Amino acid sequence: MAQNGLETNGNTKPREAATSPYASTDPNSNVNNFKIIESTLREGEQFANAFFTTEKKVEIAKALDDIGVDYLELTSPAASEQSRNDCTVISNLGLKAKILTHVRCHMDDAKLAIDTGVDGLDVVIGTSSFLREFSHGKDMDYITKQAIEVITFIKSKGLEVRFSTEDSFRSDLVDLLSIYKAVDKIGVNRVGIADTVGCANPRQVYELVKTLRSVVSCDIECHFHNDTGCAIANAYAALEAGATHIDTSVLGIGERNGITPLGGLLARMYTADKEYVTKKYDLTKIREVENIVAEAVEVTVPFNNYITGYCAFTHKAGIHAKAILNNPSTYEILNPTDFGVTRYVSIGHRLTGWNAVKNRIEQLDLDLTDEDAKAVTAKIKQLADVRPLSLDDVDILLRSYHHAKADGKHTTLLGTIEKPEHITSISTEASA
Ligand SMILES: CC(=O)SCCNC(=O)CCNC(=O)[C@H](O)C(C)(C)COP(=O)(O)OP(=O)(O)OC[C@H]1O[C@@H](n2cnc3c(N)ncnc32)[C@H](O)[C@@H]1OP(=O)(O)O
Ligand SMILES: O=C(O)CCC(=O)C(=O)O
Ligand SMILES: [Zn+2]
Repeated sequence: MAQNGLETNGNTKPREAATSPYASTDPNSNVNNFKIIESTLREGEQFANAFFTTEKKVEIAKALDDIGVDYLELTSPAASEQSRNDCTVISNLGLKAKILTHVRCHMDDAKLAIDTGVDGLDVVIGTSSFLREFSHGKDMDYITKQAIEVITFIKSKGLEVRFSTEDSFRSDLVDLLSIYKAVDKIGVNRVGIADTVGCANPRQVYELVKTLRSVVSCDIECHFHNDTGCAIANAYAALEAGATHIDTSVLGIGERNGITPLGGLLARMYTADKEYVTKKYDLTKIREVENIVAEAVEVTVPFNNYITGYCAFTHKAGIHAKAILNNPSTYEILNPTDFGVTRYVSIGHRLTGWNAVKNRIEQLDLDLTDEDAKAVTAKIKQLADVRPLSLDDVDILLRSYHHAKADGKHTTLLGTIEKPEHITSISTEASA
């Protein structure tokens, strides 16, 4: 849908210094020191519509690297010949991001992965009773032995290794802590918690990560599915409790309705520590990678998407518009300029106010008073009760009023406009 509002990025008073009132006070908190494991090329490939050619994977990998994500996680080389080849191709691109691939907790998968040239392996195995019974059928003793064997092997090859329990939030806490302790003891680089079915809430996440933080000394990665809408909040709670790495995907694509979206996480973290986020990540590149991925998986970027949704920075109601035009911080926690996007103030509707209309009068450099602005605003509201007006419609009305005022006919002019269609005819007359 096309925007029909005023672009105001360069037209508002300066913002206040961005000191967040929401800074975390938790001693373990990593909200100002975290890493992103970008999994569009692994979890994202599990999205129903995803089919990435090698060329598309390379394009996505480069676009993510340009943003500055810390890691790229790729589909297991065990999945297919092309998947194996893609791991090699992306590992050889010379990107700044470290390249990981995701493997089952199995020696065959680990051996295959090491030969691709990746920097590290993300090893996973289910620990909930559901997965132990219905997926791989192994008990905790077997899983622990297998994990130790696989991790030791990967470390012996000099690669980074993470060990994660799938379905962590439906796993027994004692089982979880025991296996994490065992792998921490043998020098795993990270342990991972995965909310595989999206059942966890932020309090549960906080508690589990805080407990784990007191048990292991290695880094803690977290992976959150969004089935019940908590994926970003859970990621934030995890960082507050001491997690160090968060998994994301572009637009949140993944198995079912996906995981923590990259853009949404960055918006959340910017709010917590703007300096850390803006120095480390190029936020102006989010839109580009979202467009690449949206096109590749044949979806549109949602209207209410974080940062890049078409109305993410559109202000409409008169009360909002007036304040925004005075100081954008009144109704914006994110500065669109930092994300390379544009703010709009929408004025052609029944919720508009004279302050917003006056701002447009100033932009058009028309010689009209506050009383004139109020009179035209009343007319806009009357017309917009029939249908919304485009910015062009509003401009035509303002210019016509301005011309008519020179002839002393402006009051008559407003009286003659009865229906929105007439605005267009005024346009013809005015420009004739
Ligand atoms: C929650 C997640 O998203 S985890 C990541 C999911 N990613 C993928 O599944 C990657 C794509 N997958 C694939 O290409 C295939 O499933 C493969 C190549 C991994 C395995 O294919 P297949 O050998 O045909 O097995 P299939 O997919 O039917 O079943 C999974 C097998 O892995 C075993 N398994 C499942 N999870 C694990 C695990 N974490 N660690 C070790 N083994 C596991 C199962 O027991 C089953 O073994 P089986 O062959 O003895 O029955
Ligand atoms: O490897 C992990 O930590 C997560 C695997 C996964 O995608 C999930 O459990 O949803
Ligand atoms: Zn997942």
